[in-house]
Amino acid sequence: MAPLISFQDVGKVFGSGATAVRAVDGVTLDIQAGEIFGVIGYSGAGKSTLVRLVNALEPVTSGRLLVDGQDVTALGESQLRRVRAGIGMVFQQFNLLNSRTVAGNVAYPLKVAGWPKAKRAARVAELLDYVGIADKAKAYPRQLSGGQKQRVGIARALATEPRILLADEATSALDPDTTQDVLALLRRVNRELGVTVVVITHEMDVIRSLAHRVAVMEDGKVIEHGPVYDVFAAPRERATRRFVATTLKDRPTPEALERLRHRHPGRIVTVTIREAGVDVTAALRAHGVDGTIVFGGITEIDERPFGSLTLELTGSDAAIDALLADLRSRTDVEDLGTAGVPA
Ligand SMILES: Nc1ncnc2c1ncn2[C@@H]1O[C@H](COP(=O)(O)OP(=O)(O)OP(=O)(O)O)[C@@H](O)[C@H]1O
Repeated sequence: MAPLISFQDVGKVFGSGATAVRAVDGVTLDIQAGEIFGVIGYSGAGKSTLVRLVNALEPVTSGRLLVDGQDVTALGESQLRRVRAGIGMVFQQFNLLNSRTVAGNVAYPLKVAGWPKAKRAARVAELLDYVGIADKAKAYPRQLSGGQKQRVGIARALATEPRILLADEATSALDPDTTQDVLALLRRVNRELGVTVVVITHEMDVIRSLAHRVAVMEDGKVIEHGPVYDVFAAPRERATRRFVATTLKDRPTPEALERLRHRHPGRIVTVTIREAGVDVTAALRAHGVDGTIVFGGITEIDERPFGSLTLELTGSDAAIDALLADLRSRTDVEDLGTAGVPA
C-alpha cells in the first residue's frame, strides 16, 4: 500500500550562508494510513519543522514530500488549501480563540470551509460530544482546564474530517493524569475514526503509550526508526537509549548499582523480559542457583510486555555461568559482576 505521507530525502534550511540552519536534513520516511507515528527528539532536533512541512506551512528546501500521493512541494496555493483541509493540527498551547466560545472555536474551521450554519451546529454538537465536553459548549477558553482546552483543540482539528492529525507536543503542558486522558482520546480518534496520527514529543512515555512506530530525530536527521516495541527492545543509537531509559526506569543507574553491590555481595545480573517470556524461576531451579530480585520493572509498550529484572545470584561460579549461558540462549542478559569484581 502506498504510504499516506512520504518524505523522500527532504531537507529544510532556514536562512543562508554562514547563519543557515539545517532544521531538517535528508529525511526519508514513510507514514502509513491508519497508524500512529511518533517523532521524538530533544529541543531543536527539527521535529516541529518536519511536521510543518507536511501541511506546507513551510516549503521544503530540497527533496520530495508526498501527502496522499500528491507532491506538496510542487503544488500551487489553491491545491495546497485542499491538501491542508485533509490535515488537522493540535498544538501544545492549544491556540484557541479566546473571544469565542468552545462551540465557536470548533465551528471556526467549518465556517472557513463554507459549511451552512445549520450543518455547522450539528457537526459541532457531535464533535463536542465525541471529545467529552458537550456541557462546555457555551464556555470560553479561559474558563477551561488545560485538558478541556486540548479536547476543544482536538474537536476543532477533527471538524472537517481530516485523514491526518498532526499533534505537536499536544500533552506537554498537561499534568500526568490529564495527559493520559488526552492520549486515550487520540487513540480513540485513530481507532474509531481511522485518522492517521503523527505525534511530536520529547517524552518517551508518550511514544510508549500511544505510537505504533517511532522516528528518533537528532540535528535534523532521523537517526533511528521502526516499530515502537523494536526500538525500545533494541535501541541502536545513544540518544535512543537515553530516551528509552527515561521511560522504562527498569535498570539501576550507576549510583543505584553501587548501592545494590554494597547491599548484595552476590553476582548481579539484569535479565530482559520480552513478550515471549522467560521462566527465570525454572532456570534458577534447574541450575541450582539462588536468585533474589533486587531491581526491575516490566511495563507495556504498544500493549505488549517489556522490561527487565535485576537479580542477585548466589551459587557456585560454574552453576551461575551455566545458568547465564542458558538464559542468554533465550533473552538478553547483562552481567554486572559483584562488588568485589564489578563487570
Ligand atoms: N522560522 C525559523 N527560522 C530560523 N530557524 C528556525 C525556524 N524554525 C526553526 N528553526 C531552527 O531549526 C531548528 C529545528 O527547530 P524545530 O523547532 O523544528 O525543533 P524541535 O525539535 O521542534 O524543537 P522544540 O521541541 O524546541 O520545538 C532549530 O535550530 C531552530 O532554531
